[in-house]
Amino acid sequence: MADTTELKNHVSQKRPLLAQSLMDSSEPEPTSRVLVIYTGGTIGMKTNDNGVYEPKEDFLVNKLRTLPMFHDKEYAESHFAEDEEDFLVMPPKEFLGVRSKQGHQKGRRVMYRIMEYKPLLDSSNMMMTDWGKIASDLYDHYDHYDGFVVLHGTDTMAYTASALSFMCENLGKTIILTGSQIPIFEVRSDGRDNFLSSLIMAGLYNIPEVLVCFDNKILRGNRTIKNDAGSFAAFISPNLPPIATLEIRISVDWSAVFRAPGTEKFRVHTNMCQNVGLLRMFPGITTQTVRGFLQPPMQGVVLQTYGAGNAPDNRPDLLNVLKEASNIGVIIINITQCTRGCVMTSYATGKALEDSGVICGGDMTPEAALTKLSYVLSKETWTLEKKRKFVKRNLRGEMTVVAKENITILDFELIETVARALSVSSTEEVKKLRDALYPSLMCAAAQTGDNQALEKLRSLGGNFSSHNQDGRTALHVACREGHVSTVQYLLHQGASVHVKDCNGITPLLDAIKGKHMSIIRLLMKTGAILTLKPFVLAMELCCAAAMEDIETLQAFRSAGADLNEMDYDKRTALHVAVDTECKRSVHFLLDNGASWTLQDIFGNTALDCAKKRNSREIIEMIEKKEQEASLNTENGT
Ligand SMILES: NC(=O)C[C@H](N)C(=O)O
Repeated sequence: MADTTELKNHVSQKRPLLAQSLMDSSEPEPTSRVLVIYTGGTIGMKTNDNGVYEPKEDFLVNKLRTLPMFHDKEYAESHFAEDEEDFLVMPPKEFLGVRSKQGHQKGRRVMYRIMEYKPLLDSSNMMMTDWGKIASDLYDHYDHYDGFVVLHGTDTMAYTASALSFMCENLGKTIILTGSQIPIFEVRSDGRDNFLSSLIMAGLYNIPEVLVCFDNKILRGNRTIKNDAGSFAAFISPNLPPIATLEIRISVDWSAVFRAPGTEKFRVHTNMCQNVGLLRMFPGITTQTVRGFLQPPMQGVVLQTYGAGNAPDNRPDLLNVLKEASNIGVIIINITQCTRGCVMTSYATGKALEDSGVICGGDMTPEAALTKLSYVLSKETWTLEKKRKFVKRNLRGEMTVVAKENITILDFELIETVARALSVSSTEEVKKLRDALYPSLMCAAAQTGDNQALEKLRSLGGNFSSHNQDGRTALHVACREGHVSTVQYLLHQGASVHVKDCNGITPLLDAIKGKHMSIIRLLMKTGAILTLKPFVLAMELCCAAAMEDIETLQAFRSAGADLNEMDYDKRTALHVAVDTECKRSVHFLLDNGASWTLQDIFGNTALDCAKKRNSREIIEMIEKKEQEASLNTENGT
């Protein structure tokens, strides 16, 4: 064993060395490793002797090594270890143009290795087995790389991206598919930007999804469609905004990023079911065509219908064929032929399909619907029921989850948790969920007069005009509960005093019911008006008069109510107050302009009623008012 002097020497020699190595600027900077799986496509093609584009072996990687924007030769020579020789390295961060404020892994060099497939394929030649090969390679190299880029032809890129999104289970790293419309080494090419952007995103950002990078946008792969054969903006994502945009700044919509729930490890599912198909409806499609299409071994069909998911409901022949197929276990998904929008069952023609066992595919693209079917159907251990259930479910952010409007929740902190639990995966969905939850949350906050909570909800995008399932807004509730400062706050934020709930109740009526005078005044000042029908108002007044509820009479009065309003029998509150001998009501009504001369349908005035009842005190009160009135007339006041 070493003696103490030896140990001391060892420590004194080692310590400064260790400290030095941590601080030495000549040490390699941290790196991100990206694996580029090069499958083919225009991006790496060359014109052949016949003057047409063709992929060429080893052409891409050798050429890239000569381009400084793709490979920092000097750095590679001085820094790469022996086993890193086949890597390329991007220029230092100062030259990458990454200016986003957050989210990326700062200061990393992006190293990448290109794994070239043999043969390289035009993507039109790809098969489902090629998706399996890509998925397997992703799995095999998953632990050794930070991110992945798949160079791919554009023609079937949306299919591959959709398929990979399902095949990659519990994905935790970025996978980006890209390609180009013009080969990367032509003078004009979209390939350089697309590839460089993909390397940067895959190397520096953790967006654990299968994405497509094209034309300075990062789109969720299973939402994409190749939409333009000739444009650099070849892909669209019609039902979901880009996850990220690469402009002067790189902006990532982090709230839209889909994250696999759970704690399971990454794995891939490679044996996709090939017995699937796309069937596009057209007017006059024959039953034989549909029947033929649905014949075994067909296991799953994506039915592209009209508009919001409609097919003829006057064709029992057709519907029967679909029903028969569904009954024997063929899974049929209904998606729209429209590029944008989703399938709903708001038309009888759409409902008829649903009744035939066809599953609503929401806003899935044809590519996503087809590959989802292929994925789900290949799960051999799943029952048919489970497969149908999973087809309906949002598995990888491929469809928009519409939150049910009547969700209620009491805890403000739960919104994000709920969003996660529902696999909410896009800004659109989060907005929908928020719209469903916020009104209830705002009403709950208003109930307790919690202005801070209201302000928090507002800052998170809450809209004070939104109402809960009973049509009630935060203002209704605050008015009913009598929280003056909350009402003030809400009015200040533009909450409407005119909105009516499902029962036609306005915030003003709520304040009257709650007998909150200062709130009534505040609402009146803001332009609120009493919206009750005259006879309904009269009945309210009569009731209050009969119950000697002076506060309610006062509240109505402050809200501008005419105290002489008549009910069905043309009776006023004063008639009722007299007949019920509620002296305080009579007093209040007389003091506030109630007329003792109005006749009901029986020809009686309030004074007549008092005389009939021989209510002396009341007669006196009325007569006193009569005298005051005649004096005032004489004095001209
Ligand atoms: N732009 C392209 O990549 C088109 C090519 N035909 C392909 O899909 O491989």
